[in-house]
This record gives sequence, structure tokens and C-alpha cells, in this order.
Amino acid sequence: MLEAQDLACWRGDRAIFAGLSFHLPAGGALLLTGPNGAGKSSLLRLLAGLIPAAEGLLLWDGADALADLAGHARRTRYLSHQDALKPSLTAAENLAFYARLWGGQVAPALVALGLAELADLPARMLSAGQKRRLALARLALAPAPLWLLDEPTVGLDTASVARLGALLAAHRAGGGAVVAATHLPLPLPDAKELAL
Ligand SMILES: Nc1ncnc2c1ncn2[C@@H]1O[C@H](COP(=O)(O)OP(=O)(O)OP(=O)(O)O)[C@@H](O)[C@H]1O
Repeated sequence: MLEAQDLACWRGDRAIFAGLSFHLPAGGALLLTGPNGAGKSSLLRLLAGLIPAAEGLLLWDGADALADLAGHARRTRYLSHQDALKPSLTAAENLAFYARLWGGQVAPALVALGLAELADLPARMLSAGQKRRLALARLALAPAPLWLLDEPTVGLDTASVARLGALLAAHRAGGGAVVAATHLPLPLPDAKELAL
């Protein structure tokens, strides 16, 4: 599904990593680990097509994944460190924005992350963990084969980590793939680890 061949990444005038290769099959999961500054977020941004590779190739089903950036964006859900919420919109309205882009139903996506009770609250009034859950609820809107998740469980309580685990399992059972960067335990059984 996703294959990296000899990727290299520069940020500013510094080489962050080079010679990075991996193969991620349908249903597979790759866990990015390494100390602060190792390049985990940079790799996720590169895989999302948001920063260019200095060297190497990213392939999707054997073809250049980044030749058509709009097409790559359509098959990708990228969750960064930031929750990317509009503070003045309610939880439901925030998700409705993405539902207009990708399709899907807002109510079940809120339920998937335990947010039904908070649907009408402006995002600015949510706690840090609730905001993270609302960001993650986007994953439950409409299927996309590649999920790129940067520290998805930061701020989550135990029940919410379990809800995310259920989402991840269903995504992978349906043939989806996941690349996740984390310093925390993640419910991703049988994930391969890529230590940066
Ligand atoms: N916009 C930028 N311009 C220049 N250098 C950057 C930029 N963003 C990140 N870097 C540098 O790239 C390196 C990798 O950063 P990155 O955020 O990818 O690390 P990380 O492994 O995700 O770290 P953390 O565990 O702290 O989240 C760091 O040395 C950082 O200073």
C-alpha cells in the first residue's frame, strides 16, 4: 500500500534523517518512536505531502504517491499535534465542516469518541482531552485508507484511549493503514516500530 524508499528529510539547513525505507501493507501499522527532535513529526508531514522529501520516493500501490497531491490528500487523514478546531463553533459544527469535505455523519462520529453530550458546546469550552477527542472524531466520519497520527493519545483518559483503540482496530480490519508517532503506549497490536 505505502512504501518509502530511501527517504531523506531536511528542516532548515539541517539533515533530520536519511536512507529511511519501510513498507506498510493494507491493515498494517507503523509506530514512529525516538527522542524529541528525532524527526517523527517531520516524517508524518512528509508522508502527508506537506513538506517535500530531500531524497527518495514515496509510493502508493507502486506509483509515486505525491505526484498528485490532491489525490494523496483525499486518501489521507492527518492529525497533527494541533487539534485544528474553530473555537467559536460547537463540537458538532466543527465536525460538520469536515463532513462537508469528506462525507460521513456527525452524530455517530461524536458518539465514537464519547462526545455526544458535548455536541452543542463551543470548542473553546472543551477541556484539552475533549478537544483531542473531537480532533480524533474526524477519523470516524468517512473512510480513508491512510491515517497519519501525531501523538494521538496526548491528554486522553483511559476510556478515550480504548475508544481510539476500537477505531484503529476497525480501520485496520477494513484494510486501512496507520502511521503513528508517540511517546505513550498506543493500542496498535502488531505494529512495526520504526525508531528514529
Ligand atoms: N519548521 C522548521 N524549520 C526548521 N527546523 C524544524 C522545523 N520544524 C522542525 N524542525 C527541526 O526538525 C527536527 C525534527 O523535529 P520534529 O518535530 O520532526 O521531531 P519529533 O521527533 O516529532 O519531536 P517530538 O518528540 O518533540 O515531537 C528538530 O530538530 C526541529 O528543530
